[in-house]
Amino acid sequence: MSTSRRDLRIYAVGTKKPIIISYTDEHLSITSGSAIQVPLRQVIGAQHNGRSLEISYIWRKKTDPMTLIKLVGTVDDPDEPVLDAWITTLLHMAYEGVKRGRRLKVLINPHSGTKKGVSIFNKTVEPILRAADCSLDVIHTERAGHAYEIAKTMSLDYDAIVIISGDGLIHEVMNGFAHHEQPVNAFKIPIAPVPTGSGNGLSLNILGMADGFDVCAAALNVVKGLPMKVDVFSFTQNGKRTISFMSQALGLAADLDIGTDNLRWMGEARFTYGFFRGLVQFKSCPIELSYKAAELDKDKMLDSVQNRKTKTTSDSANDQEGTALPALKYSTDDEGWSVLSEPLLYVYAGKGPYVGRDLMAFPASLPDDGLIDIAAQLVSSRTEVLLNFAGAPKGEHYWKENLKYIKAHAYRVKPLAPKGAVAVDGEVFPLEEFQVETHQGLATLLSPYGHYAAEPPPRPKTST
Ligand SMILES: Nc1ncnc2c1ncn2[C@@H]1O[C@H](COP(=O)(O)OP(=O)(O)OP(=O)(O)O)[C@@H](O)[C@H]1O
Repeated sequence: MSTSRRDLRIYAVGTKKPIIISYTDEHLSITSGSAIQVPLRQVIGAQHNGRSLEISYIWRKKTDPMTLIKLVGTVDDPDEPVLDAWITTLLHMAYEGVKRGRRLKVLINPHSGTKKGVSIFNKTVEPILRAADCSLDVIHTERAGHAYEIAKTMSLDYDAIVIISGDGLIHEVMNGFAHHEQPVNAFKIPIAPVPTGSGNGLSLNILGMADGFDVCAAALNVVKGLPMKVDVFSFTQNGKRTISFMSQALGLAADLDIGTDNLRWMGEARFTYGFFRGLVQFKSCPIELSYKAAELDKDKMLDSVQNRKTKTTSDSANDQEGTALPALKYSTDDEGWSVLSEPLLYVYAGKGPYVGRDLMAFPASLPDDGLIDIAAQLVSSRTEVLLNFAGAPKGEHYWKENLKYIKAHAYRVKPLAPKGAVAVDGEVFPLEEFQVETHQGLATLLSPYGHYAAEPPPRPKTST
């Protein structure tokens, strides 16, 4: 397509060489000697003051992290109506299908990860949100539980809630929404994580391995991401219902989280420490696991993941009706439960492929299939478990015979020994009888893709 009517010539301060700027339906082109093409999705702002033009965009040089660029220059032969129209059309195209200037609630946890959340927000995230004309209502969380209280009582007229923290704060926000006076409407507010925690599983699931720890990519998602419905779980223990959005871990898998809380300064390494500590102890996981099966065939499950990637929304993800939190469906002793009888080393159940960079725990997970993925490691040797974890960052252990992988509507755990713990989204609960069931499409995330970004592991040529 012709771009001539859209060409502008500007001069950066102190230079005589012109920069030619133009755009097509897909790119903003900037030419000054060499040329770069910025995808319009990465263009977030443009303004002029009659003579000077400023364009803000997110740019990545080769494999570097993304960064905010502000291109500023004096326009050659300025004509105000032409400049107005040029900017209006550029922004219209750059924000196609997305509201410009989102109204955002921003929660910053100064305590998460390596405690850099506040400076990352000030230096990197806020300039991007401001350049995109977002209006911000920023709160620094003051204690554990603060985000829960905020989410429980917040007004619902925000376009998104931005979480500058790790997965723990997202767990709090989801539980706050569950106790909001309008829980279903609260869950319609999209959640957008900015990864400043240790594991940052949700950010990895939304943005993928390459961008999951990139705070600029996350800020761009805040500005341009589209709402994606996602299932959440009710974890019910002793009559108390807790919302879980990511995982429930028992046995060796729980060791990753439990007792490593005081090691947040280590960043992600605390999970590796937790894993090796668990491997040294090598305790079995004495539980009875029963489940309402939906799918047991690993090949079929990964076919569904590939099919889902061709769509930006699910056929089955229905918008929640009503205002009350969905009732529990499986609270009575109904039929159709299967029991896993083999001895187990760990059980990890959840939603979203990654729980951290070291572990793609649920390669077959879909955001909105209304099911929970259960990975149950049968008791085997230390060496086999160690080998399984060697391929875990890419989810290769999925294909191991000694890993049972079940898609279920619900599951139950009965402990067979008095001691132990279960980690729910990383928070510690006692190992007492519990049940988990799914609520299809109850919560909302912002996503660049409309599906999880992870690439599931291909079936190995030789079976293991
Ligand atoms: N001001 C604060 N002081 C102490 N703790 C806080 C404060 N604000 C929030 N918290 C608590 O910090 C905990 C850790 O936060 P979060 O889980 O987001 O980070 P993380 O554990 O480093 O990352 P991840 O969960 O991704 O591994 C949360 O459980 C939250 O309750």
